[in-house]
Amino acid sequence: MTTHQAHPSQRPRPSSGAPDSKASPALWQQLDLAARGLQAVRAGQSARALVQSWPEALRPGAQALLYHTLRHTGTAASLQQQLVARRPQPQVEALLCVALSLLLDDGEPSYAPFTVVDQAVEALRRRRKFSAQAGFVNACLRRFLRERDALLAAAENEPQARWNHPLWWIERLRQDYPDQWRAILAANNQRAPLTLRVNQSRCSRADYLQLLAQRGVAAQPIGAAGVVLGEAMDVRRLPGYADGWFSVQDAGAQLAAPMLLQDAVGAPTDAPLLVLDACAAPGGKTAHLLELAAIRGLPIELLAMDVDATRCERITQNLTRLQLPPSRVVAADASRPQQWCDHLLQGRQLDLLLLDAPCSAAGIVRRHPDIRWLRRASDIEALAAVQQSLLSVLWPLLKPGGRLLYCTCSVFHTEGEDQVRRFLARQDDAQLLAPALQLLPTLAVHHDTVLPAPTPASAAQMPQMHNHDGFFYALLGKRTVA
Ligand SMILES: C[S@@+](CC[C@H](N)C(=O)[O-])C[C@H]1O[C@@H](n2cnc3c(N)ncnc32)[C@H](O)[C@@H]1O
Repeated sequence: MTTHQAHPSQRPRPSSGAPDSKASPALWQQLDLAARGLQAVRAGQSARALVQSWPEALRPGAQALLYHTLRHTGTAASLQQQLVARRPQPQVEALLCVALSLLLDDGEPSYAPFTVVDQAVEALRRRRKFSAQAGFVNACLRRFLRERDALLAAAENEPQARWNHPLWWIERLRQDYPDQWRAILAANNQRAPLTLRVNQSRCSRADYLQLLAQRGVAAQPIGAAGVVLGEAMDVRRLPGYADGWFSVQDAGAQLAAPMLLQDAVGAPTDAPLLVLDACAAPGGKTAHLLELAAIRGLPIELLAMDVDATRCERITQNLTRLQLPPSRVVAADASRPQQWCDHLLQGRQLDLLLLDAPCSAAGIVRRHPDIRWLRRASDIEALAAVQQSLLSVLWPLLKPGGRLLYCTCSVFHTEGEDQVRRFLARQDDAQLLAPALQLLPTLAVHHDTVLPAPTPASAAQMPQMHNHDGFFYALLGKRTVA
C-alpha cells in the first residue's frame, strides 16, 4: 500500500528535449536530476525516499530515468570502462551512466539517440563546474553509437553487465536455483505492473473491474481480489480511492491474509481471535486481514505493531482511508516482548500471528531497482539472524493450536526455507501446516523444492498466477507437546 503518484515502473517518457517550461521539463533537466539521484544511491540512499524530495514537475520523468538507469547500471558501467581511459569525476560518470542506459533502451527507444547525446551535453554545459567535460561526454556517447554492437558484445561476457546485478547476488541465486536463476534475474529487470487489491468489504472485485472498464481503464483480475492495471497511473485518480475501495498491493503479497485466516474459526466462547501483525507497517497485510475478517463475519482483535513509529502512522492512515474497524496500532520492538507483552496481551495468548519479517527485499527488485545495488552480501546473514530471533521470541506468545505465518519478500533460501527448516529442527512444538510456498517474480510455475515437497494435491492448490513479486510463505502450527 505504497505508491500514490506516478508509478516508478513507468518507461522513460519522451519530452521534447528542448522547451524549458513548467509543464514539460527539458530532458537535460531530468537527466541531470537522475544523475544526481544515481550518485545518491551509490552513496547508500534509497531511491524511493530520494525521489520524494524532488520538485514535483521534474519527478515523474527523472524518476523514470533513474529507475531505468538502475536496471541497466551493470551494462552501462562495463561500457564506460571500454569507452573511457581514465575515470571521470563521479558527477560526470553518473551522467554518462544515465545517458548510456537511455541509449541502451530495450524495446522501443524513448528518445532519438541524438536527442539523448545533445541533452546530456546540455546538462553538463548548464553546470558550470563540469561544463569543460561536455566535449568528453559528447565524444563517448557518439563513439558508443558508432561502435554499439562490438561494445555490447564485449559487455555480454561479464555477468554483472549481462544481468545488471552484483556478482554476489547472481552467485547466490545460481546456488539457490540452479535451473531458474536466469529467469529470476531477467524478471528482476522488468518493470512491475501496478496491482491493486480490491477492498471486498466495500466493493466486489467484479464491480470494481466493471467500473474501471466504464472509465476506460484497462485492467485484468489476478488472484482472489487483485486487479492488474494495463498501465501505471496516479492511483488517486482512480474511482473509489478516497472511499477506500482498494489498496496498492502486489499479487504475491495478497496471499498472506487468506493463508493466515484459512479455516480460522472463532473460539468456542465466541471471543474474538487475538491476532498480532508483528511487523505491520505500512499496513497492507493488516488491512487485508481486517477486510477478510469483515466479509467472513469472523470476529478478530487485531494488534498491528511496528518498530518504526513514523511508519505506524501510515498504518493508521491506511486503515482510516479503507474505512476498516479501528485496530490497535503499537509502535514497539517485536523482538522485545518483555517490553510490551504484559501490557498489550494481559495474560492472553495469541490465536494467530503474522510475521512479515524485515528482509533483503530480494523478491521486489522489479519495483525497487536500487535494492540490488544498496545491499551487501553480508546483509543477508545479518537479516537472517534478525528473522530467526523474531521467530524464536514471538513463538511462545502463540497458544497451542495457534498459527504463525512467516513470510518475507525475498527469494533467497537463507531468508525462507532454510530459516524455517532450522526453526522446525529446534522447536519441538512447531509443525508446517502446508507446504511452504516460494513465489518467484513473474514466474507462473513456483519453485517446487520447498519443504516438504508439495504433493500433487497441494501443488494443485497453489495459486496459478503470474506477474507477482517474489515471496516466501510458511504457515506454522503450534501443537501440544506431551
Ligand atoms: C516487510 S515490512 C512489513 C510490510 C507490512 N507487513 C505490509 O504488508 O504492509 C517489514 C516491517 O518490519 C518492521 N520491523 C523491523 N524490525 C522490527 C521489529 N524488531 N519489531 C517490529 N517491527 C519491525 C519495519 O519497520 C518494516 O515496516
